[in-house]
Amino acid sequence: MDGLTSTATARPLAEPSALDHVVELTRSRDRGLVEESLISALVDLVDAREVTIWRLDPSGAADASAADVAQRGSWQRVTRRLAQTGDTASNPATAEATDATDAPAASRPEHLRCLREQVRVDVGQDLAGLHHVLLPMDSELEGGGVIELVLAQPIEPRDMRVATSMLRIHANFMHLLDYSERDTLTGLLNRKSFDETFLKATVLEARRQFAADGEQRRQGQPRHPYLGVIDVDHFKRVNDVHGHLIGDEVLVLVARIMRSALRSEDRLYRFGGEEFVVMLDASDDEGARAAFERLRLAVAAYEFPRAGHVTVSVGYVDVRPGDTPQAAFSRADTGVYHAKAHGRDQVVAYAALVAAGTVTESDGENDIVLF
Ligand SMILES: Nc1nc2c(ncn2[C@@H]2O[C@H](COP(=O)(O)OP(=O)(O)OP(=O)(O)O)[C@@H](O)[C@H]2O)c(=O)[nH]1
Repeated sequence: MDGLTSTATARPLAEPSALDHVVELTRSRDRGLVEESLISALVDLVDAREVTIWRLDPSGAADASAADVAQRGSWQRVTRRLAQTGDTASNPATAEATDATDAPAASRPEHLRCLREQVRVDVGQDLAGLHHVLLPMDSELEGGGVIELVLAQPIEPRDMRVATSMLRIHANFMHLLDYSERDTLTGLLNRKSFDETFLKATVLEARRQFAADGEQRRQGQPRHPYLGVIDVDHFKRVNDVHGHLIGDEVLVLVARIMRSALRSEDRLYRFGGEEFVVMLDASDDEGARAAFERLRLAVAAYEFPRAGHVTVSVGYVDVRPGDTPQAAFSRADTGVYHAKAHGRDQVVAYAALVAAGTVTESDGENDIVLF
């Protein structure tokens, strides 16, 4: 027994195995952490000098064709890790220190081919003699993209099999996450995943405010989280006149239009029925209003195939440190209530209602006093 114990403790610490990396990859539900685990696995298992995840930002168009994306879209470098330093930069602002974080889509034709055709592309050697290999990430996922491996030697067939297996495990895990976190009709994030994001936003905001007297103020305008509630106007009428199937089609299209009117880092949720929620960062109230107005106008301008024109009412609010999802939602919803009572198809800031004395705040609860 003693012998066994001493053998176990004397064993030298082994390099993490492929199985260890699989365990690590599937440990967290945070997509950023999952991605960092995938990159660590690739750096270790295929001995890559550098691993980068690239994503194609279609640049706004909801129904952009492949040609449009190639013309107007851009490659965004989301996460990158250098093997020598062990440095992971999942924040573009951090990565920017080393070199450009985005590039026009057409400037990287090999990356486009890898993503579109879902095939491995050997780019060849760069000026430093390093080999670049591109592997596709599942294009069905919101996070579909391209992984770029930089290696000192051409990749061995065995390492290639390991890398593609890790990517398949990553894709399967992301599909499982999607299944539990997404609304089945629109494909948007669902209410369940909202609380987690909201909590993160409030913690970050508290830290930001804490640091506001120092470094942050010198670095320019800090951004704050805002929450918007969006409700489709007279949606019951759409169902009554055209039937539920057309009603569903309107919801899917509204989701798509709003998604394309928002920036890629903004989070859009369907809370059920014809109600949607957006979490976004803006430098001030006016910046947030501009984003929500853009979204409202995009829906109002769209000609729906059967239902014609559809509008939305929006209420929004700044998220405060210590806020609960319910409290912030309820304040923004007061804005929606006001918009519905005043003609619909408009954006209402909760702060403006308070400033005008239309609503009062007492102990975090909203009392509507006047309409
Ligand atoms: N087609 C479809 N209809 C839904 C879905 N979920 C909820 N609804 C319907 O959405 C309608 C919402 O109606 P109301 O809450 O009265 O609101 P509204 O008609 O949009 O009126 P306002 O909000 O005052 O502008 C109801 O008829 C619901 O049955 C869904 O997933 N698909």
